[in-house]
Amino acid sequence: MTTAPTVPDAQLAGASQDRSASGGVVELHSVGKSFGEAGRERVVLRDVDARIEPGEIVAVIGASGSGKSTLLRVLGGLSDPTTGRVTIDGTPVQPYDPRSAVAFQEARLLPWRSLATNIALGLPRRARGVEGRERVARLLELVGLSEFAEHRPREISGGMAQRVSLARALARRPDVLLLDEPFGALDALTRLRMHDLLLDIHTANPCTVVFVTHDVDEALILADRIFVVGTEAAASTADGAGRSADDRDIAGAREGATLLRIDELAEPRPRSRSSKEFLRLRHELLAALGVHLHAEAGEPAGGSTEDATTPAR
Ligand SMILES: Nc1ncnc2c1ncn2[C@@H]1O[C@H](COP(=O)(O)OP(=O)(O)OP(=O)(O)O)[C@@H](O)[C@H]1O
Repeated sequence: MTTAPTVPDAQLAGASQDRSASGGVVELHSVGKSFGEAGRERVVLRDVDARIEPGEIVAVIGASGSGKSTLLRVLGGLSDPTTGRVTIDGTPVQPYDPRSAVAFQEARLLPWRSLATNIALGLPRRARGVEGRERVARLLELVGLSEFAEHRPREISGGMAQRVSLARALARRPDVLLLDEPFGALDALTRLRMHDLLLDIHTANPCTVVFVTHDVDEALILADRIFVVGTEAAASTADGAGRSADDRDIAGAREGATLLRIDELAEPRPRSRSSKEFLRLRHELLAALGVHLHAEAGEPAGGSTEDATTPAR
């Protein structure tokens, strides 16, 4: 495993200059999404309203199955909303919208292609050729993999593969970068390094970032705002009182998930895990997700990261 790359200041400055100052406003207007036949459909999302500012980093958290990935897919134009609409800079998101790029938990690299070629697959058609090769070289440098350009995916670690996946997403210079549990499959140390890399990348390419995570700490460390997705039925009985998990699931499936709360984080990123504000919000967010820790509010609760899908204790 290589160490996390540090992006040179000059590169940061140069890369930021060519970005539009206002691109990447994402707006969700009463977005809903259902699956299944009419009359027997399962409502997954309902009435999601939000505005995400250009250059903002938003984390989406929620219990397993609450609709986080569905929301991200709708934002990226990979799936149409059943109701409502999503716009980027005021115009509707199109299928596989060229203004956004998506990276997933698995790097999804072509095994028989070199890392450089895998990254080049993300280039817009018009940017192939010399310009494209130069952009790939810059991206390899940005993610600290220049010397591995000709390696195949089987010859690199999971963390390195995830860096290639990020570089491929950035190749199209997206206004909006959508990440579905980008670090979920990585070990804790690699994950910490990837946090720093994501912030470096964001400084170099200050696009709007929306990332889904199960890890409340990750959200608190990286995001400007945290969106908590879930059903009101589940939230109102998060402590399990009165209703069984099955009852909550049935009620949730009927009503669909929405934005239960939005938390704004004022301190600069990356945030310290030991700050009072961090610990207070961590406790609150976990409680909103139905995870009740033995430690009192404001006290660290043992492990360094807490999986938001951990069942209530
Ligand atoms: N294409 C589909 N067809 C039918 N149901 C779907 C489809 N995609 C998602 N769902 C359902 O929508 C619900 C939400 O799924 P989604 O993957 O968005 O949740 P999630 O919050 O990202 O879950 P996890 O945290 O476990 O990844 C689930 O019940 C899932 O089964």
